[in-house]
Amino acid sequence: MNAHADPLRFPPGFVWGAATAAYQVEGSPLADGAGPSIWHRFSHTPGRVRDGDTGDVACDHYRRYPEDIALMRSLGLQSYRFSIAWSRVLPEGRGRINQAGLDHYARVVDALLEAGIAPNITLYHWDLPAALDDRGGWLNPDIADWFADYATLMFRTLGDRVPLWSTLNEPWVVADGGYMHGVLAPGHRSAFEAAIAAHHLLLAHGRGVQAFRASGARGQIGLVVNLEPKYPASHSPADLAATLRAEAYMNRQYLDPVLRGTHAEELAEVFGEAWPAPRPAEQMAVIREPIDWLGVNYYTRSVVRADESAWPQRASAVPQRGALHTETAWEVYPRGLTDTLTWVKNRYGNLPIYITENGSAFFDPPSAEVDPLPDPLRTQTLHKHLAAVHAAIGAGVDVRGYYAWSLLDNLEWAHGYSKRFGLLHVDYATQRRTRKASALAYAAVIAANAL
Ligand SMILES: OC[C@H]1NNC[C@@H](O)[C@@H]1O
Ligand SMILES: [Ca+2]
Repeated sequence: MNAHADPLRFPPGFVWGAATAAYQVEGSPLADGAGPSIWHRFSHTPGRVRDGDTGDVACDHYRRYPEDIALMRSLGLQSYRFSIAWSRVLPEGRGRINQAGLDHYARVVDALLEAGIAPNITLYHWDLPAALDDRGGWLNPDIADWFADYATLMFRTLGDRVPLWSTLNEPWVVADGGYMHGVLAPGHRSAFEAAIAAHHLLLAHGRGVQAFRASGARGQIGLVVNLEPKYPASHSPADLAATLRAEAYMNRQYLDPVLRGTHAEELAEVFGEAWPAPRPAEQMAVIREPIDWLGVNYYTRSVVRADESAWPQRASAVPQRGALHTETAWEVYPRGLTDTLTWVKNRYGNLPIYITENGSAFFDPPSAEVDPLPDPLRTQTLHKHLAAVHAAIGAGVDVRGYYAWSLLDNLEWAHGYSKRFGLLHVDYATQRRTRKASALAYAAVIAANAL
């Protein structure tokens, strides 16, 4: 930032981290007794993932995590958010325990603690055990029990020394991508299934929180949601109504039940006949089990207009030509992060928030010829979003920390390896890691706890 401006200081103890997810970085999907996940199946299904890419190797993080932890330490990272691959520890998702899987994650946690880096574990980041999908997966009401049993196993194994946990990563994406539009595993296209999956995701979340409380595990548990603020394209009644539907569908569908015990009324409009009768009160009570913190993943905003052809919410985004966009075609709009954080505080109260993901994909070459690798657009985008977090804190939002997405370039789901979000460049041909300029810029912010 401008060296002459007063530095933007972050609160003492603000947690600076970076994030990944198992299927996107680990590789070795079936090693040491692990069972296949739905993403192993999906990525090996022709046509589902760009360029035929799979997570078979990815960043080889399953084996290279010691080197990656050393790199985290060199950047001064204070926390590392990563996910457990459920089917490594329970190959069939339930029943038989794979000790080698548990041992792997215990080694990762202990290596992080040894390096002075606080683990922040996501229990579910989309890689459902394939054996559970065979039993209906998120469509089977038993999944709340299966998830609670898996969560209990992890709390018993690591609950004595992991300070931060979350149940689910982005339940909206799981239901919308996996069941509504079918672009993510398990690739279904049904509004009826999406509504069922959404409810079971919420139930599993609540049962996971209850399991955490019952396990006596230390630390704090939360839920991680993606939030994308919706701005009306005009003040016409049609655009305003469409904006409310879009906001209800993406931003309130999970937070309202978890934090208020109610469902956004626009959802009946969005799902139509697929929206089931009101849920049993005892299930809504489970969903509302209090959480200790909220994880917010922020990437972009959307400007919304009514669009009768856009299914299911009958609203579509108006392209913001002239604005900087990332490789994933997301408008760079830092102000939306400030607006989102103040929206959460105003609507749900001032519960502790971690920005559990924020980052940007811009083009980087397949191999890095220099160290650090210049990435000016990612660096400026990082700075702008950190300033946006600072503004939210200044407005009274209780933001406790920030995790850059991502530590490493990795498998961007159906985009394959074509989108690079990493602070660290990965040359997939050699597995060489190279710091990008944004990594050094981030390290400087961490060292100063200021922008
Ligand atoms: O699209 C970037 C990220 N968004 N949140 C979930 C992560 O798994 C994605 O890679
Ligand atoms: Ca493929």
